[in-house]
Amino acid sequence: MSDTYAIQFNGAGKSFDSFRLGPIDLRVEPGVVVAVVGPNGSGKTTLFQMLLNIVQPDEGVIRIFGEAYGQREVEIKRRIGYVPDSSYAEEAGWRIDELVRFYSHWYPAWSPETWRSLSERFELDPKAKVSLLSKGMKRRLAFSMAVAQSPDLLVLDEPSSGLDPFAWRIMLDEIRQFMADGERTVLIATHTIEEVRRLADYVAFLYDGKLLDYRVKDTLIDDWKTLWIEAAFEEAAELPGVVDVELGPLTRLTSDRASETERALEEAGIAVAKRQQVELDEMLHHMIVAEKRKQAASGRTEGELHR
Ligand SMILES: Nc1ncnc2c1ncn2[C@@H]1O[C@H](COP(=O)(O)OP(=O)(O)OP(=O)(O)O)[C@@H](O)[C@H]1O
Repeated sequence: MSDTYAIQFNGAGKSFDSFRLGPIDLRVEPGVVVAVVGPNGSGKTTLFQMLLNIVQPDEGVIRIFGEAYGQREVEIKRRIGYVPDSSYAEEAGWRIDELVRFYSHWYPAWSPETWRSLSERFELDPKAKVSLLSKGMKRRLAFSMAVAQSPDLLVLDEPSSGLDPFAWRIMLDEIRQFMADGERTVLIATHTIEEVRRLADYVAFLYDGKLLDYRVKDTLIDDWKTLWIEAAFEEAAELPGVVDVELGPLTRLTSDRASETERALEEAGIAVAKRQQVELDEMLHHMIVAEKRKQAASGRTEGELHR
């Protein structure tokens, strides 16, 4: 057994009536920020809930810091700071200071200094009633409490949803500070591409319960390129890496293996007039299109087999 990884999903999956997540295979080393991106309903929250053992996988194994849940659930959970996608139970009319007193009791590594600093930065009034806080203030509170736990792993499910731009900047800054000691790990589900760009070391693309890709962000940015060529090159779609072609006065190619595409163009004697980075949301769009095609093709194949 290895505790090299902060997180290991080994073939982990969960089926609901009309949705199946997985099987997911994913290994996350400590000291990195992983952004999990995917459209609504792709399974991000379910993935995180499996990680927290709120939802139990019906296949495969999940290890956190090398350990599987079981007898050690409390010890493992003490090392995880979790900001769920919706606000947690608003404990019977409690004020923030009462909630914090109760909550901090469960976390031996709770840092009063971190809590003080974060609650000040986020302007959380200790006497305010939790149930009366606005959506954004509840997100500020949930985030601050998760970080004040001093966890080794921070799991953030769309933490910026409802945050104003000012609070959003503070959150990004706090995540960077949290990462500063080099050993801590962050998993963040987000629809905000700017967050991925600014924070992530790795990107996990999720669609329809499947992990489509998991890669170092900088590699993705190097691999994916939009290229413009001056020829109306009908066969461009056949070139290695090309996922999309738009013919026009300049032909526009999108490639997920840009260097291979460029090599093939060079061999065909076609010059590249312009290159541009592909945005992460566009990458996801192309991955989804490819996955849908694959699913349609395998549906056809199964249909043919059953005929
Ligand atoms: N307890 C459950 N019972 C049945 N279906 C469920 C349950 N929990 C989640 N699902 C289904 O799993 C699918 C994935 O939901 P999930 O909340 O994980 O997606 P998501 O990627 O987090 O979406 P969003 O971006 O909208 O937050 C949905 O179709 C949802 O209805």
